[in-house]
Amino acid sequence: MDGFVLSRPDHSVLTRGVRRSFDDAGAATHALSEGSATLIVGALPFDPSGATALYEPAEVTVTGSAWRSDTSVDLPHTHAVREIPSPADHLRRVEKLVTRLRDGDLGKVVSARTVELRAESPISPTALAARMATLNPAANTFAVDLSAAGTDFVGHSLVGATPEVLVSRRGNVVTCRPLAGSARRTAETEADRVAGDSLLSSTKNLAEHAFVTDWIRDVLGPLCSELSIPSTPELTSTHEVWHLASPIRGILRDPTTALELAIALHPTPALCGTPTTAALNVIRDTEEPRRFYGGAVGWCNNVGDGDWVVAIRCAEISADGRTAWASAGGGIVADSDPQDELDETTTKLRTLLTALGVSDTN
Ligand SMILES: C=C(O[C@@H]1C=C(C(=O)O)C=C[C@H]1O)C(=O)O
Repeated sequence: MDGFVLSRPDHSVLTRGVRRSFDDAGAATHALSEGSATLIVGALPFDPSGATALYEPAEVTVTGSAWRSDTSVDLPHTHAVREIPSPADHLRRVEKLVTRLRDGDLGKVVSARTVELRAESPISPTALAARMATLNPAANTFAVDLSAAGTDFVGHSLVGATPEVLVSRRGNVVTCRPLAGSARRTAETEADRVAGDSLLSSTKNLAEHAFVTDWIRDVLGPLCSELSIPSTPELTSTHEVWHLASPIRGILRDPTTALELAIALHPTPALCGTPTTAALNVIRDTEEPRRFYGGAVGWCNNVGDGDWVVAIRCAEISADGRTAWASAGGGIVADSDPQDELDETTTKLRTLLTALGVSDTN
């Protein structure tokens, strides 16, 4: 795809064309600080050792409202062809993780799985993003070309509608809104409310969430003169799931840019685990590479302001547009129930599958 879309409920950043691309976040940060680029957009991979897909765009449009696509392209008939790993294997993997977590050397590890989809004709990343923006108006919808990350990614794109904001910076104000702790929503209003209320009082989910706020405190604390992190999270929801969310706000001591903040915060325990390096190693050893799923998508300008959202509820689309890989995961702790965790990934996958008209795979 040509261009980049990040549509948030109250503004959007759209770009076309590429002046320069960066497979390394340090080079992009340098281009901003030396003044040779005025804006960087793109994606950071899940694994911080991987190549980035960052760009200095040729043309930029910023709007004061969510993006509304002016083209209407139909999405092709699409169906699931493969699950990586199979649901049974994911279940076994989570069971093993729970045993390991009970041994106590790790606090939390996020475990994810992928559904491979085949389309009858090419999926247009922009059309899919437009559909996702319409279906999920409260989410942050994105579409980003991954070509800059190297030969494995040429022509691939990442499209999704995420409820999670990694970090935003406006002047010296930094905000984050991590999510961790989830419960499936139901169609029946009273049962749905009960599901939300019990999430809010679930010791297991509150512990899962606290790993994330503790990490953000550790990273942002030294960079901020003031930092406000609520002592208990609030409830938020997508169509499919309830989540625990923490609105965090800080005042930066020094002019750290939004891109630098994103690099420092990523990967949070919402997508990786605790302790970070040990959890990352478990994910490297047990999963297929996540590529850009679980990474971050966003923009940063030469003043240092920007937004980076967490790349979840998304799919990578192949260069020919006929294959898509949708991924979803969930935080595993010592008292996680493996079947509930598998069901949670199935529920989270629905954000992407519904947009492509694919029904549940299990
Ligand atoms: C990993 C995903 O979601 C993350 C994990 C969550 C959890 O474990 O409860 C909640 C929101 C996200 O931070 C995903 O959607 O794929």
